[in-house]
Amino acid sequence: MKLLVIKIETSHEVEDALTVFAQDNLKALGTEARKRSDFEQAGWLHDSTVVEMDDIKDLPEDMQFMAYFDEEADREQLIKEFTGKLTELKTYGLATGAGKITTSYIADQDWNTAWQKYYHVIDFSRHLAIVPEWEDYQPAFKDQQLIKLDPGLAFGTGNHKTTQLAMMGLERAMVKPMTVVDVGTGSGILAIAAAKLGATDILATDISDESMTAAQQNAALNDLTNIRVQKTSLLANVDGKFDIIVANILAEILLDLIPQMDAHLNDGGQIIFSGIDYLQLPKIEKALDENGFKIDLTMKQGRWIGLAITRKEA
Ligand SMILES: C[S@@+](CC[C@H](N)C(=O)[O-])C[C@H]1O[C@@H](n2cnc3c(N)ncnc32)[C@H](O)[C@@H]1O
Repeated sequence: MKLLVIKIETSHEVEDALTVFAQDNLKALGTEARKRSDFEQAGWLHDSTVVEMDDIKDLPEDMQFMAYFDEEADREQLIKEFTGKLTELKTYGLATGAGKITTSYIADQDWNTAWQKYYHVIDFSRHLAIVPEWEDYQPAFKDQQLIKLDPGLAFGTGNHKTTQLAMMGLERAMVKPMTVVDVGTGSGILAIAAAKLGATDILATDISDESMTAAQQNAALNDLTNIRVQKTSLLANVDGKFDIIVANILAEILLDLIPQMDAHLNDGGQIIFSGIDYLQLPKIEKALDENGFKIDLTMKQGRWIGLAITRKEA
C-alpha cells in the first residue's frame, strides 16, 4: 500500500491547528511537524527530538508540516482543504509562512519507519515517562513509571501539548487509588497513565476502530489488565460512575460531553479537560457553569488550555 503525503511549508504558529484539522477533520492517517529550530537546537535542548543534519537540509525556514493519507484520498480536494484552512488561520492573525503545498506518494512501510525515527522517549515528569515500544530507557528514579507505547494509527504519542496537559491534570488529581474514564482514548495513553499513577479500574472510550485496537494493544504492552475499552461516542451507553473523567478532545465535542458528566461522576469526583483552543474557552466556561461545574485550575501550553473541574458546592 502507498500513502499520499501532503507537505506544507508553513509556520510553527499553526502547528497545533493543522495537526488537529488534519487528524480530526480530514482523517489523516498521521501527521508530522518538522521545525528547523527544533532540529538546530536538539543537540542541547533536553527534549525528545533527534537531529540528523541530512534530514533538514530541505526544511523550510520555519516549519514543514506533513500529513499522510490513504493513496485513494482525493489529492486535489485535500490541497483545497489545507489552502482554505491556512487562509482561515491567517485571518486569526497567525503566521502561516509561505503556505506552499506539495504532494508525493511513498510506500506505507517508509512512512512507518520515518515516523518512528522522530518519536523518542519523553521524560515527562518525576512520575511518568513515555517510552516508544522500540526504545530502551533507564529512569533516573526507580519508581518513575514507564508508559510503553506504539500508537499505530491512533492519536496520542505523548508529544502533543494537549496530551501533556491532560497528563499533568491526572497526576494532580490522583491522590489515592481511583476509578477513571478516559473519553476519546486514542492510543490509550491517558488510560495507561492513569493506571500507572495508581487508578484501580479504567474505562477507555473512543469512536474510532483504530483507537480501540491501539488502546487494547498498548494496555497489553504495559501488562495492564484493569483497562476496559468501549467503542462509543463520549459517554453514551456507558454504565456506572467514576472518580475521574478525563477527556482530551476539541472544544466543540467537549460541549456535548458536559451535559453527560453529572450522571457519570462520583461524589467528590474530578474532571480533566484538554484540547481546548484558548479562543473556545468562554464557551466551555459557560457550559460548565450551566451544568453545575466549576473550574479549579486552568493550565496553558501555547494556544491549548487544560482544565481541572469539580462540581459546584451544593
Ligand atoms: C485529541 S485525540 C486524544 C487522544 C489521547 N487521549 C491523547 O490525549 O493523546 C481525541 C480522540 O477523541 C476521539 N473522539 C473524537 N470524537 C469522539 C467522540 N464523540 N466520542 C469518543 N471519542 C471521540 C478521536 O477518535 C481521538 O482518538
